Amino acid sequence: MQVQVVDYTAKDAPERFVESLRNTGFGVLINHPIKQEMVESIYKNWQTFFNSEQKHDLAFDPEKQDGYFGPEVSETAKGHTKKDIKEYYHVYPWGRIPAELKDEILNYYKMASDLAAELLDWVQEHSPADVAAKYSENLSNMIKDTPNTLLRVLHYPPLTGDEEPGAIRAAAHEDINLLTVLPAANEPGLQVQQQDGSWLDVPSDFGNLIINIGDMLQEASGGYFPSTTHRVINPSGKGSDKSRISLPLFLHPRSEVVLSENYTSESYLLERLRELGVK
Ligand SMILES: O=C(O)CCC(=O)C(=O)O
Ligand SMILES: [Fe+2]
Repeated sequence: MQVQVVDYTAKDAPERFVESLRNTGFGVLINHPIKQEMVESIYKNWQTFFNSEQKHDLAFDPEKQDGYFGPEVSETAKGHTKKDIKEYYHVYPWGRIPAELKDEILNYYKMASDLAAELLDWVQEHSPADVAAKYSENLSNMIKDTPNTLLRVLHYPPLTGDEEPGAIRAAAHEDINLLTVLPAANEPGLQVQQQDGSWLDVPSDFGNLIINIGDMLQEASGGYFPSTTHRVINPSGKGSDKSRISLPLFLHPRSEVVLSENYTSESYLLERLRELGVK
């Protein structure tokens, strides 16, 4: 298993990228249009937010799911019993966003969503005919004007030594959505599971853009594109006193989009959120 690092500007980029998604559930882009200075500035500004008490005034809305999720409510991955060691903020353009962070984060949201639409066109174009025949509409159309795409700003705090035994920053899980766009975080730790069960570091050089398949695209493609299990492990040694910030954009279709005979986008999401215990 090899997660390919693909030059976005190369002629054969779409083909190589989609091949990596098909084989591993993951693909990594370099020379992509998301500016690294912007990502770094977001990491810096949201670190300040997570260090402040202001976050508690923006506690998440259980119905709408926007706002701040503290460590005590953060997710327990499907099939696990221990909560992840993380806190995070859910950004939706229609949701509450701290005023001083709003322009920058919404600008990022738009750029990353536009890039994701292009990448979904790559996936569409390189899906075999029998797989493409299963899509109820073009993949990029599924996310057009969607209010459901979620930008999660994640903060994994420095380790204190008081963590619950066995708890890790993000326990093994699959993403629920269609596709995830994730700039490499400011610290290592992201790993993907291979077919034999062993774990492989995702190439996470600063500036890399990591893309992975979520369960909804696995469902819509009849299993052709795998939603691969991944996790974020705890740092050891020097890294353990450092925060880690990451910024996954979870592409979610409009609620009424048909994924398969069994699910719409909305019914699929509801089922999964209930399993996670956040709905
Ligand atoms: O923090 C990361 O690098 C990945 C986070 C992740 O997999 C998730 O939030 O679904
Ligand atoms: Fe994930």
